[in-house]
Amino acid sequence: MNIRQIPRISLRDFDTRRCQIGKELIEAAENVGFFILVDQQRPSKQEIEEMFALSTKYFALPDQIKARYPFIREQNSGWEKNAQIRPSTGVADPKESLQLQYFRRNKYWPNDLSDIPQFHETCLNFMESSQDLSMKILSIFAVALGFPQTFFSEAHDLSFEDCLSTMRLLRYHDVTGKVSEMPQWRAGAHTDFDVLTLLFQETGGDGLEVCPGREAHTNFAVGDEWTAVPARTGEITVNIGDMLMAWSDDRFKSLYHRVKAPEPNGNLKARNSIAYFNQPRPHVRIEGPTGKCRALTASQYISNAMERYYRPTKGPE
Ligand SMILES: O=C(O)CCC(=O)C(=O)O
Ligand SMILES: [Fe+2]
Repeated sequence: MNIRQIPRISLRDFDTRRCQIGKELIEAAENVGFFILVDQQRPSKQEIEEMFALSTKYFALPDQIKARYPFIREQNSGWEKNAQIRPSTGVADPKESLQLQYFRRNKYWPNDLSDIPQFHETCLNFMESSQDLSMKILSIFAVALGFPQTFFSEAHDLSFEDCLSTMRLLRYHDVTGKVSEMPQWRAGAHTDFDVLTLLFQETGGDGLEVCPGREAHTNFAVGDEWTAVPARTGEITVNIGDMLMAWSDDRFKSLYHRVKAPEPNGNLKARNSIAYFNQPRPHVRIEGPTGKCRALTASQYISNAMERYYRPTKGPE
């Protein structure tokens, strides 16, 4: 078992401690690719708890209601159940998820849920808080890469009608009495194809594992040793995505990660998580300072990734 630790970074007094926090973030991005943030102002623990409570209510709705906004691959938006087949496993993750893009908030969000009238406002506020935190982190990474401090916040400006940043609510099924029939992974191993992911987990929902040691922007994990990332409500697990790995010419690492199914004597109840995927505006060129990785626009990058991640392909021998 790889003993590489996932760094924990406190964001307390961000403005006055910016320099120290920046060092810790850059070291974590370069050497690990995953880190856990604590003591952030936004989204607060209370906001996170409220968002999880709302997500639980949403997934408790009958499937026919959720199916009014089905997942559309070309838009990377909507609700799916048992439909995301990971290339690494070739089987669908036993879960359901809802993807919400900020700019489609009045076009393709379930805003008509009479049992949860606060749905729209709570999701919107949560996305704005997640955006605020993401831009703080990305402003530090921009300077480290030799770009202006506002480089990534301009590329991910939510006020434009085409910014592709997406929130994903996830619910992995309750497996009580069914562990032996279920796949080994709640989410098969994958890297995220975005720039930066904020992942919110809930205490009791362990299972997330990462595979440190990925040294180049390639298709499959180099090593096969996995480190558990504990689930704690209020903390934020952050990972570098493939686009930032390319944008940094492989300096910042986008790691393979997966969610393990519970052991028969573990917590068999449903597991909730929430991801905020930072994805730039479509025309933005992903091109690193040294030109090591082939330049692509965000829209080309995402459509290639959607092809790869939403149909099974053959993994490494
Ligand atoms: O549910 C989790 O903890 C991880 C989800 C994830 O990695 C993803 O949706 O990309
Ligand atoms: Fe992921």
